[in-house]
Amino acid sequence: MRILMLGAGATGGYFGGRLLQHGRDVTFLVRARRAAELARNGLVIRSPAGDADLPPPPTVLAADLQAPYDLIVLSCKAYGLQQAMADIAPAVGPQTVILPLLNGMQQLDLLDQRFGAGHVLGGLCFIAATLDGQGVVRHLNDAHGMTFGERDGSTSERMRQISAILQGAGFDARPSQAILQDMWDKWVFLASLAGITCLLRGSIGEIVAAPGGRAAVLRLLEECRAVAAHAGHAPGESTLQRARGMLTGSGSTLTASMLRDLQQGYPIEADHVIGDMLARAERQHAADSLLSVVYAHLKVYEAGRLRSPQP
Ligand SMILES: NC(=O)C1=CN([C@@H]2O[C@H](COP(=O)(O)OP(=O)(O)OC[C@H]3O[C@@H](n4cnc5c(N)ncnc54)[C@H](OP(=O)(O)O)[C@@H]3O)[C@@H](O)[C@H]2O)C=CC1
Ligand SMILES: CC(C)(CO)C(=O)C(=O)O
Repeated sequence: MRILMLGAGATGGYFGGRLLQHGRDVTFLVRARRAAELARNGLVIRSPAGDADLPPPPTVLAADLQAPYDLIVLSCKAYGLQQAMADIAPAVGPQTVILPLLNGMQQLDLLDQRFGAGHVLGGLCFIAATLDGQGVVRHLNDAHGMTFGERDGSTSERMRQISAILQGAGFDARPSQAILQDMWDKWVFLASLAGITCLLRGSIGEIVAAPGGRAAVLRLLEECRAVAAHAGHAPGESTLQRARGMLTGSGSTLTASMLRDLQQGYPIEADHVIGDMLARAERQHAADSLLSVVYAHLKVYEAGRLRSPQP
């Protein structure tokens, strides 16, 4: 199965690297700067699950894409999705399956509009990773899960084939028959985590140790839960319990990738992860929401970025 990994950043570099390490046929669709870096240094992963120093991996630039691939995994940020869709278009043939790993939900609508729903699986990943200034993929915790599935819950022949390729490649690959619910569950958790850690600029442990911190994160979780419930995807009680536990763990060093991006002055997925959740809450007439404060905070950050030099 020919796999095209769009992006060789934190998640794409990690999962694509593990797939390559386990003999899968992976090509990275990258831009010129990252292509040169990979050609020079190879693909380097530093991880508690085992370091990898891979030789220069196969890469392709968008302008050189010709033949279709069987599976295209999208690991760009949401603000890069329009460009990514334009770039992968020559690689999408009649049988091509697209697996987005982005946080949030809107990517599914955009991909459906562009390529047709029949091409698009649901997907998500659980990992804490970052790409450092030297182009090294740094895996920061011990989670490295990827969940994927047909959105109608079926176990299609293509799902069987994709599962066989993704499993046994050095990370936890989990086929799901409830991928939309899984994506909503993750979005509810992530929007709460990213929202509170960016707003209060600390880890979960630091936030719950501060006066009002615990109540604030639980309030945000409740706002996100209500949005999911209204969309017909209320998290189950055990999922909520787990989320509450992770979001209120005393001493927890947990943060979101959005906070890491914000602290480095990078662009963030404010509209996709928080703005979209808030828009849905407002359509339900939710008033005085903490989500609106989080969103305003992130938009102030984005406006400030535009005024000062970009990293
Ligand atoms: N990092 C994490 O811990 C986690 C991230 N996520 C989610 O996964 C998604 C990806 O995040 P992450 O991996 O951190 O992002 P990164 O910014 O680390 O990586 C994205 C990569 O995609 C590349 N890219 C984007 N568009 C294109 C394009 N058109 N052509 C070629 N390359 C492209 C970028 O390259 P360039 O440098 O050239 O722009 C960049 O290297 C996000 O939605 C994020 O929320 C989910 C779970 C955890
Ligand atoms: C939920 C979490 C923390 C881990 O995958 C994440 O998605 C992120 O940091 O963006």
